[in-house]
Amino acid sequence: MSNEVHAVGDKVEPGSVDTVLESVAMENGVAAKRSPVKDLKVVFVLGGPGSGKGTQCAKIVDTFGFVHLSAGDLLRAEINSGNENGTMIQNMIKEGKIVPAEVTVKLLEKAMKESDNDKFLIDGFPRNLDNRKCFDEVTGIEPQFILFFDCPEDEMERRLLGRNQGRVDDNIETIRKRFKVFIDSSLPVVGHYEECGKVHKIDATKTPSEVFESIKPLFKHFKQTDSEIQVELVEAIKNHSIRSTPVAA
Ligand SMILES: Nc1ncnc2c1ncn2[C@@H]1O[C@H](COP(=O)(O)OP(=O)(O)OP(=O)(O)O)[C@@H](O)[C@H]1O
Ligand SMILES: Nc1ccn([C@@H]2O[C@H](COP(=O)(O)O)[C@@H](O)[C@H]2O)c(=O)n1
Repeated sequence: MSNEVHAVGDKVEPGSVDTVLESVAMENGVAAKRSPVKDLKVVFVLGGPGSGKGTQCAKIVDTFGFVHLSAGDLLRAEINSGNENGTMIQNMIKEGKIVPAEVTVKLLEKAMKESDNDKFLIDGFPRNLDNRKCFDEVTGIEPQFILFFDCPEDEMERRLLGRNQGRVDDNIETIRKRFKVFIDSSLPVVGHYEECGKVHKIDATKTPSEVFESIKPLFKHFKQTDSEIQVELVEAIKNHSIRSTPVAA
């Protein structure tokens, strides 16, 4: 995925910087270059089952233009796709166990490659140290920071039992297994990133709006103003013109 070229004809948002770059590039008969994978901005979203990760990711997407990649959702989609790994994934999810890292990282990598965006919220990942290592080896991406939702088990249990989305793992038996996996396997990942000074711990017991208010300041930096987008665009066009100017003989 490194030094990936954004081929003319790839899906781009109308009016986005990509669209304008694309037309400049097309006029000059070249394909616009995309950032290498290491330039992608990734925020890992962690927290116990039911702590509210998905709920807050939806709000961050709306306000700050990130793409939400839920590792759990990608795995569930894989079950429904009829892929050869489907049965194995389904059994692991029913048991609250963690799917082998190569499977999940491959799905995340594919989703990032297929996106035109460069900002990703990766929710429910890395779930264990193996997830973290595999992601690092495959993508080389170092996360910007880790958003960690802190919530007591009794509150998470209440939320999961009331979720009502027909998930095979939202039953008391699997919920208890998921809590144990969270403590044994996921908290060490949080510990790793704490040592790197990258964890922002959020009190997830408040209302969804209150929780969102407490995380907003962390993302302000990612919201480009119109004038910042314009400056970036002018720079990109200038750089492109310089590169395209033929050297006088
Ligand atoms: N702050 C909150 N207060 C009360 N209920 C909440 C809050 N945030 C989310 N919920 C509700 O709790 C349930 C679980 O939330 P959500 O799906 O966002 O959690 P999650 O951390 O993504 O869970 P999982 O890891 O199992 O996917 C949902 O029914 C959601 O509406
Ligand atoms: N990195 C991951 C993420 C999830 N799983 C499996 O999916 C289940 C549901 O995950 P949610 O994030 O949607 O709660 C989880 O219990 C695991 O079985 C995984 O293996 N690896």
